Amino acid sequence: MSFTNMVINETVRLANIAPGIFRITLKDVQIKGYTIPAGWTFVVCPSSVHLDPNKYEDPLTFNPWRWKGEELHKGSKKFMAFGGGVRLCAGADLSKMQTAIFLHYLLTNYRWKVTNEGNVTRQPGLIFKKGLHIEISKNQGEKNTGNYCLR
Ligand code: HEM
Repeated sequence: MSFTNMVINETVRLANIAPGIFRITLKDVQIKGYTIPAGWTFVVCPSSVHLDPNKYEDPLTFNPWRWKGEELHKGSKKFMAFGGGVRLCAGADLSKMQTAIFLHYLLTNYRWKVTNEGNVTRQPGLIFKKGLHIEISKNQGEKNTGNYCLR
């Protein structure tokens, strides 16, 4: 299932449901010429990291292959869709498993097409101002061709 996990990581890199991660500084922190005093609450914005062209080549392109050979199950300074460290999302493995099961059934049993893309914006999370309309139909007796096999 390594390719499926690459697809899932790429999906949450581009379309993260958590626009901010909160932390409190335990001591003064110097960063890029600024000081965050001890005891302050601050917000880390994962999308500013996930869409940084210095960290991801062509960051707006959906490219699961960029994860080949990368760590897929821990947070890092360049990937924090599920947070990181001791507060790493407690549901990360569960949500990845649910997503993999959903993708498996969607790809092997259904076909779909986007009928109205609406108005997609980032604020910084992904917002579909007019929704996203998708027409889904069940495979009409087609056998699984293998084109959508999950690996
Ligand atoms: C795609 C789905 C999900 C995403 C992107 C996500 C993302 C996150 C993020 C960014 C955090 C903050 C981590 C940090 O502060 O470093 C978090 C925390 C947490 N998440 Fe999730 N989450 C997801 C699904 C779930 C699910 C399904 C559950 C439970 C069944 C869950 C339970 C939790 C809990 C309990 C925490 C708090 C962990 C702590 O503070 O120690 N999450 N999640």
